[in-house]
Amino acid sequence: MTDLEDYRKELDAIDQELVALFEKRMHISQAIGNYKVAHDLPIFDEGREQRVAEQNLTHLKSDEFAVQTHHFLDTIMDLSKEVQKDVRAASNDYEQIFAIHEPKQPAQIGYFGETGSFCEEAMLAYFKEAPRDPKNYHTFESLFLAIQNGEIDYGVLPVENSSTGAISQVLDLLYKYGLSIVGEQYIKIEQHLIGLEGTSLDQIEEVYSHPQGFQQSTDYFKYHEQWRQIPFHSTSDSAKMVKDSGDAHKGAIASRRAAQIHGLSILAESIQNQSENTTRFIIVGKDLESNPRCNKVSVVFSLDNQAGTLFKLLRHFARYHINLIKIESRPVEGEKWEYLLYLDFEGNIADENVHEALRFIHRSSVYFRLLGCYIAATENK
Ligand SMILES: O=C(O)C(=O)C[C@]1(C(=O)O)C=C[C@@H](O)C=C1
Repeated sequence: MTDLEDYRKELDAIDQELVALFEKRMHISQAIGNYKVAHDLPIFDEGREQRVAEQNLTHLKSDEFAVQTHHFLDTIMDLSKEVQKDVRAASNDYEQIFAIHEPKQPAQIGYFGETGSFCEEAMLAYFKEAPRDPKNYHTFESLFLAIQNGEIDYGVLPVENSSTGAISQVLDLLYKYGLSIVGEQYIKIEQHLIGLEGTSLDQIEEVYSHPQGFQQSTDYFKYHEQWRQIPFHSTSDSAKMVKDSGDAHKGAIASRRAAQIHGLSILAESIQNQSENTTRFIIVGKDLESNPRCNKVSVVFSLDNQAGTLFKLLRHFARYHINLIKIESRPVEGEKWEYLLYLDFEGNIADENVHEALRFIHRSSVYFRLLGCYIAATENK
């Protein structure tokens, strides 16, 4: 027998013991996983992992393989966490995530803002037939509450603007109320400074608008810093308020349509920073709706607060050839430095690769929810 064969025999015997011990360790780790799910504890315990490494390094006869031993223990604990994630995933009813509902017809629609709002425009553009007696709401949250209570079936809200980015309150409310995205619509946004008929710019002392109206028009306001900027419910509510006040010192940032509807004049035209200023609106409903024509998926999830977790997860989008459209992060309420990740990507939940990727995200996340699978809007729709 050669020396090599002797060595290999020795290794075989050691591996046999290692595998038996590894299997035993994984069973215990699985039991810990069940305990953690039952007691709502996080899988990753940094302090415990440090102690495991420290105490085991003291068992070494010399420092020669200290680095490798550390790596070995880390790898074992990574595998142990994988098993615990499977335990956690199995505890959630995975199939429930994909429960699809039929669209509601005829539906009661609601939108954010006063009549003349951009949301009303988005609603009229999205629904093929103009909805009958739509209801309007003056805060994002009151619209979410109305959907939750069944007062309306669908609500139209802004979620992202091309110059100011995500409208984070809407993302937070999607998580808070557990509602679903059933569709989306782009609307080109032109903001105007409007006031009472016959008013001139030098009479203006204060301007009302939704915070988005101000944020999208910061360049214009650089030259009018003496004007008080007063945040109000929506751009269209601001227009109505200016009209109702009858006060020539008040102006509003709103659309041309809002000016016409509320009988106001345009004092300064197209004051938004970006000429191509566009907002993406979402149609929110109570349940998940999807059909084979849907080609965009939105999810929200949170990860264990551990180095490399996000990378390990996003890597799978490349592996499954899924085109990521957008990623947005928001702090978790009440949890310091913990984040929820909102992800949009191309595909349909019935596609094999999307299904696999979602299964993986679900398994790797502490919290996971499929927000919607819907038809991606085109900007010139
Ligand atoms: O002790 C725990 O809490 C475990 O879940 C076990 C274990 C391990 O494999 O040793 C796994 C994950 C934790 O991050 C810490 C340690």
